[in-house]
Order: sequence, then C-alpha cells, then structure tokens
Amino acid sequence: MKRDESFALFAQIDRPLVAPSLLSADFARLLEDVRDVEAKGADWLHWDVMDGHFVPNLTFGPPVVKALRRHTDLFFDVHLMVEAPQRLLEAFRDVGADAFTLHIEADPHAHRAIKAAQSMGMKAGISLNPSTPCEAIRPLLHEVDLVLVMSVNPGFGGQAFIPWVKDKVARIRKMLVELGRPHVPISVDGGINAETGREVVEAGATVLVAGTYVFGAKDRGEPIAALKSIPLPREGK
Ligand SMILES: O=C(CO)[C@@H](O)[C@H](O)COP(=O)(O)O
Ligand SMILES: [Fe+2]
Repeated sequence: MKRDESFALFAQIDRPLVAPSLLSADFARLLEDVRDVEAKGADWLHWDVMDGHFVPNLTFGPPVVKALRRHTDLFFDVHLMVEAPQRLLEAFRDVGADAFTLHIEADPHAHRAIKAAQSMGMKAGISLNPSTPCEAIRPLLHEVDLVLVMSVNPGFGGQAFIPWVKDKVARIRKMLVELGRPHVPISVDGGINAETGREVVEAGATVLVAGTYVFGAKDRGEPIAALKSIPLPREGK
C-alpha cells in the first residue's frame, strides 16, 4: 500500500492493515527484508525507535530511516519509545516519517507534540503502555490520527501478548465512537500472531504490528496473509 493511500482507507477497509516491525528484521540485511515484506503484502513498515532511557534498549534513528526511504514507498509508522519525543519531530519529518507516534508516559506536553507533528504534515499517534489507564489518553482522542496500544511492555520484540489489553482496545474504540471518530485507527503492538491478532481485531483494532511473527517466518507472506485475512467486525455489531 502506497504512503498516501493508507489513511484515506480506514472508513472503507474490511480487514486490518499489517505493519511488520523492523525490530525483528535482520539488521545486516535491512533493505532485503524490507523489499521482501513489501513484495509479500505489508501495508506499513513499523519502526521501533528506542533511546535506552524510556526503554532499556537502543535501536535506530533518522539516518537509518533516511537510508531506507529512498528504496520504498511504504507508509513509515514511527513508534517513538524515547523521552522528550518532541525533540525529534523535525528530524523524523525530514527523513520521510509518515506517522509520528509518541508515548503518553514520555511527554507531559503530548498535546503540543501532536499538534506540532500534524502541522508538519505527519500523522500523529499516541501510544500507551499496558499499565497506563485508557483515561490518560482520553483528552487526546479528539485530535490524534492514530492510537497505538502496547500489548507488551515496550523495549523488546518476541514477548508474550498480555491478554487483558484486549479490554483496553475495546474501551478506546468505544471512546472514539462516542466522540464521533469511529474510524481513527487503533494499532496493537506486541505478541501479535494469527490468534492474538484475531482477538484484538474483534476488540476494535484496525492495524496489527507484528515483528517476530512476520520476520521469524520462513515465508513472510504466510503470516502477512494470515493477519490480512482476519475480518473486521461489522459496524453496529
Ligand atoms: O514496540 C515494540 C516493542 O517495544 C514492538 O513493535 C515489537 O517490535 C513487536 O515485536 P513482536 O512482539 O511482534 O515480536
Ligand atoms: Fe512498536
């Protein structure tokens, strides 16, 4: 799916979008892995940016995004697990990030950062850790373009899905419906496979981020197709 198509589609889609998480790709073959998942039907690319402070891990930053931006027209979904994420707005805009998603726990001025990201032409997302209550993001639901619900504690790939996060997805979808914004995408991130993917889609998710499940497969086309075959619940169900 091309960069400029994906957000216009949320009011019409009947299946979730699939965002392979590059954290589980082979960093020595990043371009080959990106080309592979693109050819096999990935809708977005999910970038886990970590600073060693907000989470106890370090990954990649704008230079790596820039290097791959030249090779693909996929939508770049940037998940910032960093403190003070607003410092990085320009840097990620300049290298071609499409969505800038910050953690509510990382920024007491999250609303300012969201408005700034949008004014720079990026989609703005808000993310919350498993133990952060949904209420913490409620005021922002009026204005965000994307909600990223963590279904593991952020920092690492390959962790087990936390099942009670499904209730949070359902609560956030209900809040969005009540606000008259039913098509705002909810993305779920952590421990996603065909089974957990189905569960979160039933709860209201419309984007599935998957690292280990996609990049750990011999043929990445199989997990991508399995996630894309999950039907979205019909409206009014
Ligand atoms: O943001 C994160 C981890 O902090 C994720 O995007 C992971 O990369 C998902 O990996 P899997 O749980 O699917 O292996
Ligand atoms: Fe992520």
